[in-house]
Amino acid sequence: MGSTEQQPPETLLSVAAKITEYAQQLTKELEAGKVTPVTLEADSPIKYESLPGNSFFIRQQLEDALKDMYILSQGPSESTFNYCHTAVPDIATLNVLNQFDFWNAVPLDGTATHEQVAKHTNLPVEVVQRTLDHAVTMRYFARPEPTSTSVKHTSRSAALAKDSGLKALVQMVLDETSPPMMLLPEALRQFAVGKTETSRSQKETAFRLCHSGGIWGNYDNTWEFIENDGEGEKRGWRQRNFIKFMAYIKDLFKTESIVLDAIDWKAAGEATVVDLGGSAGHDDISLAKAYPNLKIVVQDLPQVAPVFEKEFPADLKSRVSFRTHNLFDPQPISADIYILKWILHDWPDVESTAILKALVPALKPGARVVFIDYVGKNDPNEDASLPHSMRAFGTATDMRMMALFNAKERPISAWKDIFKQADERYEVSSVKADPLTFMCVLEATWRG
Ligand SMILES: C[S@@+](CC[C@H](N)C(=O)[O-])C[C@H]1O[C@@H](n2cnc3c(N)ncnc32)[C@H](O)[C@@H]1O
Repeated sequence: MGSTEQQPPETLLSVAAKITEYAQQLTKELEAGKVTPVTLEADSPIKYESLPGNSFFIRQQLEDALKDMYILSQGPSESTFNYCHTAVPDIATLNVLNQFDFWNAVPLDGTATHEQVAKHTNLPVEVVQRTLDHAVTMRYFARPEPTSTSVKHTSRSAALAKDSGLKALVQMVLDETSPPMMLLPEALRQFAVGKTETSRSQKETAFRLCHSGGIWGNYDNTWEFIENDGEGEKRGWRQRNFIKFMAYIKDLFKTESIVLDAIDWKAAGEATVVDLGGSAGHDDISLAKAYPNLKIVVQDLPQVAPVFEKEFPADLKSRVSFRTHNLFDPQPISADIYILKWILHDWPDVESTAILKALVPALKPGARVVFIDYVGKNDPNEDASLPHSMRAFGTATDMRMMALFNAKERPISAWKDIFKQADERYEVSSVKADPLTFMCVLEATWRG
């Protein structure tokens, strides 16, 4: 139970005091952990190498206070006006900088003129200048002097020049998922108004409205789009980017240990493992290295195959192979363990259960499904005690799932139900969840 004591309303000075307090606490934690500080300059580290002790939580509290300060300093109306005015131009500008690789048009330790950036990006000088004019307001690049017609890097733009994974993330989130999200109100007008139930149909998503012909092509869902967009050699370029994005996310959320600790892999012995929708096998590198007895087959869509063949470590290929397989087709490999990591949260219940049902023909008694996914929504009591900025990780993903797939982020209990709905012979033998990482690991054993 929270305190019933009435808190006085926040003011500019009360929030400023919180900001100072959190900034001091964060500095102390980072210093104690000997973490190199970041700056706004190009030679800054591109991120905090670690967030020791309580620093992650303090950082999120600081973010909440900064957002309150934005509202209090501008007022309720103008903070909304200013947000609406800049939010979409900010997104469009970052997307342009990223798509046309402004990042590598400017040397990390020098400057580049508008003409030099235009040459690198293959865009007209006027477009370059106008894009950079807005970019510097977001602290992507800076002018050496206020009237310069050249730019230098800031820490933010330099991070994108140095880290191709971050670049892949911007591509995926802004270029692939944002356009459908802008059509969410239209999708709700067409498919939700006046209904008591939310549509779960793939034919009634904002994504479908955005991709039902015209320049965005005709695709049922994001996977079809990223797999097939592009002509000739360019085809699959979005999937190739997505593979980089997923590998980056793995490092960002440090999920390697989640996979390695998911079950007792050593006790599994000489097991055959299938990593369903495993992308180009980034999770399987550490798994195969740590457990030399495992034989792993990575399954994913066709455009992923050449990336696996080119990039997967050659010395592990005798034990880790790739096989093109559609999640909805009957599973051809009778394995001991199936990994399903970050797959089902992209799909509504009908498709999620269909994916689990498609495994059934291959399942032998005792076979296990190791399910690792995102718990976008915790128990409401648990969620209420978290900073808004932490809850927003889950709620933002949830809104994205609504727009793209008519899917939704689920609490742990719903994941158990999905297995039950798919087939009563799946016995959920263990569930581990961590509300701070938003990840859950569930093990289901086939009792067929
Ligand atoms: C969110 S990613 C997860 C990748 C990986 N399991 C991980 O945790 O990093 C979802 C993956 O499912 C794959 N996928 C989507 N639809 C599929 C389908 N119908 N059949 C096979 N794979 C599919 C995508 O290509 C993508 O690699």
